[in-house]
Amino acid sequence: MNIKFTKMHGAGNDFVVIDAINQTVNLSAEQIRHIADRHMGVGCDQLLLVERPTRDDADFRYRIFNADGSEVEQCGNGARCFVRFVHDHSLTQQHEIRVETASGIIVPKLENDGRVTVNMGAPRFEPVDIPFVATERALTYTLDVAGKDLTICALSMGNPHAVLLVDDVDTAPVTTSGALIEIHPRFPNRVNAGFMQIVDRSHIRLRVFERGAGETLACGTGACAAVVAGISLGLLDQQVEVSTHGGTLTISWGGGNTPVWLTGPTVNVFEAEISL
Ligand SMILES: N[C@H](CCC[C@H](N)C(=O)O)C(=O)O
Repeated sequence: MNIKFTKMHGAGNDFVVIDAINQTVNLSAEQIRHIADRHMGVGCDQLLLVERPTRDDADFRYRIFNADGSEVEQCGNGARCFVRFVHDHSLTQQHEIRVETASGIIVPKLENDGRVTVNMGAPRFEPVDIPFVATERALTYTLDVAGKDLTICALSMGNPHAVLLVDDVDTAPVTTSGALIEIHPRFPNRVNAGFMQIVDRSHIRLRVFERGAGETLACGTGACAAVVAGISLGLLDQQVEVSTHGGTLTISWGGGNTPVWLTGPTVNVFEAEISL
């Protein structure tokens, strides 16, 4: 089976994007892991499938698979690359697109300056929605990680996030504690672990150990979750610049049940075919 794909990235979070409308694509988890492998395959953090919608209120459906082959509910940087992809491949002329994802409809918009802004929907805090094991909803939780009590915020952007405050992301235990938090038993579906350094009320630095992919250069939903956590803790204003190792994302949230807005860059790296 030969599959055409486009390699893209959004602030260094990289994707293999596949048009599954104009080509028949049936990939096993093992084949996805092979494609994502940075030595034996193409290499990516996530693989995105662009499909026809299954609901009348959507223009497209996009499915998201982590490098470990797991299918997930949401991907913020992927949503931006998705919009660039469907425009570049003439799959639509619309600038505002309703996209069906496993966690509901998101509405990305291609701006005139080429950047993409995505309405990522409202954050969810109820433990059952994250999902997270807790007796009740709280602003922060104590998580026992390898015998140390860590304070986290827990929320869902459609996918689960744990957010920790650190003094300096450069020295934060992202790869050690992040890996343990990802598989912590209180997160039955695993979790993305974000390490946030507050620079000032409109600027944070962020590193994310992503569920199913390890540390990435940027995480769109992770940036949304970190800013929502920071605003909820009274530490951030409504619009925040998020500095990641891969670039800068802009997040805004009005609080409560209002949507989180994500804006950032997208880059086409190359087009190719892979034989499976
Ligand atoms: N690793 C995430 C999916 C990709 C999210 C990230 N790449 C983004 O830009 O939001 C998860 O398992 O929920």
